[in-house]
Amino acid sequence: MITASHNPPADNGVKLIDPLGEMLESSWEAYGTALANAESDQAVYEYYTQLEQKFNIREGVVPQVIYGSDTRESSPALVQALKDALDAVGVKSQGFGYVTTPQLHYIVRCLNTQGTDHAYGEPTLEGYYKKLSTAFNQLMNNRSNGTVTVDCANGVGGPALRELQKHINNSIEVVVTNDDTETFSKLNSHSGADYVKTNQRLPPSVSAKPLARYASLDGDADRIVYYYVDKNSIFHLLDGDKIATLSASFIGDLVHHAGITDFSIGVVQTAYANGSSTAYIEKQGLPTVCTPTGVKHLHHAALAYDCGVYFEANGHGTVLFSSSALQRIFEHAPESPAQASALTHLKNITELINQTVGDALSDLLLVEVILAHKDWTPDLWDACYTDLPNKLEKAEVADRNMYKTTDAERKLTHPAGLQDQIDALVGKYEQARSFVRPSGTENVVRVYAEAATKTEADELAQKVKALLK
Ligand SMILES: CC(=O)N[C@H]1[C@@H](OP(=O)(O)O)O[C@H](CO)[C@@H](O)[C@@H]1O
Ligand SMILES: [Mg+2]
Repeated sequence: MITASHNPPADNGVKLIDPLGEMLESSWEAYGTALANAESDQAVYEYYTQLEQKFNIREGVVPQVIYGSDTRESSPALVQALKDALDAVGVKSQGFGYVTTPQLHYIVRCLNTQGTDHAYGEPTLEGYYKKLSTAFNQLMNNRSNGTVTVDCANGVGGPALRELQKHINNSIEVVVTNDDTETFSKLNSHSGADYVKTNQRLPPSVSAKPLARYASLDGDADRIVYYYVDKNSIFHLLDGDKIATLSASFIGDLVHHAGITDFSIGVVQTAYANGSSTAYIEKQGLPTVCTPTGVKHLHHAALAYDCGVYFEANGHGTVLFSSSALQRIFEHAPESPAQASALTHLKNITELINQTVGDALSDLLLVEVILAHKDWTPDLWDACYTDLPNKLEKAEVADRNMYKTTDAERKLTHPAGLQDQIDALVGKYEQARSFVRPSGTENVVRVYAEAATKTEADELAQKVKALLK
């Protein structure tokens, strides 16, 4: 997948997808890095040949690669370069044009499960829209829930959402905004999930009506956040943590009402999850796990449950059902009409959710279904718990590799002594938490702080940041 997600229009990059449609197995990242950094065509050839030998790649086996891209100006040229490379090494390939990242994950899984007893779906974009919309339409049967306005960050999510719209029934009205993919400079600019989450405010192009629902996708539509303004025009963010808690409690209720017992549901978060969300989940009697930042860690931890719900606070996430859980759900015999109805909903939920990777479009439909079933306006959803005020900062440092963490990145082991200084600062505030970790994607160190009031959270973040100097 040729994309640079939520990053500026001039950037580009690649996301590699594993055969089962999941993220690339981490051990392979090093090979990709080495190939990308090879200094000459000859060096690429030599390293490639070494890898062929290392993995004992048999001659005569024709591998297959599928690819697509987001809407960046540089994407067509990169796609052509990729196509040339695939042709050069004799790989069978197929391009899917402009796609969201999760659509390509979906198609990969479909291709590699075709004809098995866990076939995921039809390996086409049409198959993707059909799978999601069929489940959605059944879940929304006889329900309606007004309007949701979706800011598409002027990325590939816009055309994809317009296509999805054609397949879903009229139970909700989806207003598509920021979907100009022709003006390249508009991508992710003053719009999108990252803008809304980072700035904790509306995109300037949106004038929000009180208590109406709004959502923002990122540039490759694998992230979503919701938000609304209350009666006093105050902005409220409904982030990945809120989506995780909403989904976990809804699925938990369906499992219970369907009469399925001994079914484990767990919620996987990172250190950036708001402390109130973790407390809320634990109060519901559900286990929570904290993993290092990055979806691959969350995805892996979520596999430990019958149903693993994982979201990063910034809106990356999905829900996984283990294959034995799916089997139990689909073989379960309901004992009453009420159980039968909950079971049908649960089956449709497993189809609605893109289980390969976090998918903004699938997550959008999931949230819409849950709010419609609960008959909740966004303020009622928001009222489940109140976020602790927080601040995320980044600091430029000479060498971010000096910063080493432990305890799912919540504590520093190096530079020596720094964690004690952070702890001493945190101790001066109420309900406070703060941690420092090196970014895995940018050449910076991130500082997160949470406290009882916004002023204190901001002040704590500044003081911790000052320690880094
Ligand atoms: C605090 C934060 O939002 N970090 C992001 C960011 O990772 P860093 O390692 O923090 O740069 O990019 C990742 C990839 O998009 C995303 O998974 C993660 O949540
Ligand atoms: Mg993205």
